[in-house]
Amino acid sequence: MGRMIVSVQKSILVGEVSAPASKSYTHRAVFAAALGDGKCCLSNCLISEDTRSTMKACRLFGGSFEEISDKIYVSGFGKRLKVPDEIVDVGNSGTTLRFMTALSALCGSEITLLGDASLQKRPNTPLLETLQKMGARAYSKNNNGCAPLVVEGKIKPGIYSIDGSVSSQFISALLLVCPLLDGPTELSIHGELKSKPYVDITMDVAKAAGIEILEQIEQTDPTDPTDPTDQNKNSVSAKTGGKISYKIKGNQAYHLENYTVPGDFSSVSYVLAAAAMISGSDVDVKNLFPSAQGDLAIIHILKEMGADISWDKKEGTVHVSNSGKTLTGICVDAGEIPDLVPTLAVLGTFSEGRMEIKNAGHVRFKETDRLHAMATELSKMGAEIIETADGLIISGKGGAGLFGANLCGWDDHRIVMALFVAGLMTGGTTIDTAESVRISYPRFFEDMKKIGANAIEK
Ligand SMILES: O=C(O)C1=C[C@@H](OP(=O)(O)O)[C@@H](O)[C@H](O)C1
Ligand SMILES: C=C(OP(=O)(O)O)C(=O)O
Repeated sequence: MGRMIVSVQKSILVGEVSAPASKSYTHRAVFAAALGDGKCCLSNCLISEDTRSTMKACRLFGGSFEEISDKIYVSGFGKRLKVPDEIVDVGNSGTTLRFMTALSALCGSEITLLGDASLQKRPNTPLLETLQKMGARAYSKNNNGCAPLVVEGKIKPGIYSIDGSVSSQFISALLLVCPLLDGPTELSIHGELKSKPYVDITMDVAKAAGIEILEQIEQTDPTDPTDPTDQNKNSVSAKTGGKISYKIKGNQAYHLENYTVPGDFSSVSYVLAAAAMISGSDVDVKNLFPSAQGDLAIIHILKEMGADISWDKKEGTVHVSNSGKTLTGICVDAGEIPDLVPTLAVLGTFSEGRMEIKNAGHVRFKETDRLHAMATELSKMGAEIIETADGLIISGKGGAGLFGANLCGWDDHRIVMALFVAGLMTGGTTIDTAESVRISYPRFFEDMKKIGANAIEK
């Protein structure tokens, strides 16, 4: 795929757009269908580079997939796992790498997993260490915790513990494969479990496939974990207090027949944020029904910042408009919503007052160090933005003194899409590596132009 630069001018957004399907749900639905031994039809799927990486990897283990528009017809391998006869190359997808690493530990033979240059910098040590404790050989070829990874030998059921503070994908990966072991497994989490809603998405899809996993949370924190907004403190905190563990019965089988993937709240955060900030905008986003996604917090966050936004959950429509107001900066705990951080950084930059994003250290372990990337790029537009160890502090100027610039997209889909929103505010902006939107939202520029974004891709 060739390189792309997108140039973007000031624009007013009006109209209707349909949310793309959830990347996280699609990965899991594909994986759960592959782990079943029947046929399955997945509807409203996200067909993107990352979800294709999961299909490609599952093919090497014996699954077959046929894409027809937004449907995927799957023939699973169930318990008859094939040993891949080549290196499992998962491209840019962290989710795929973690899921396939755990799957490899069911095979017994030596399997090597590889990713692109970005993925070769992302950590896997907690997963490798846990697979070792479970009885497999699992190591990083370069001894740095990063891909290429090698897995050999089979894991056994039992009682284990894993560090949850680096990535929830390690936990999701184990929860998905442990039901196939020949006895019960208990997995307790030590360290603060980051990105917990993604484990909830895993549980949601596993449940739809008939898999039983019991979550136990020993409450130590009296605050209500179901309400992510805390109006009194003018902050949004989605942290779940308490010690978490999962009990997984053994000898289970996946049965997913027909499954419909919900819309993606991370992907629509760019559309919603832009329409909430740009005076004169009025946008409806369809295909947004309730699901386990933590990133639906974008609606609460925008509301708290003063946006005119409402969600008709029955209709699956979010309506957002701006009749001339400037949003206000708030404090957001991003522990559970890492993928919203680039969007939040842009929101803070163009709002009035102080915006703080905290508890986001794990956002440095994504396709790129997203805290550093956003601080670097938004500074080029005149933003006053400070990078802390685990967050960002932005002195919002309500848009005053900010200007268009030639920006780097860091080969990272979420950086590109967030900076595109910034470009809609300033005009006169270009962003390179714009082709990376193919990872999670291939129709991003098309959808944005459909509702009025003035942009040209070259
Ligand atoms: O499991 C998933 O689908 C994901 C989990 C999150 O990662 P971490 O758990 O590594 O924070 C998120 O950032 C990523 O985009 C998708
Ligand atoms: C980090 C992401 O995905 P993954 O971890 O699957 O690469 C993302 O989509 O922002």
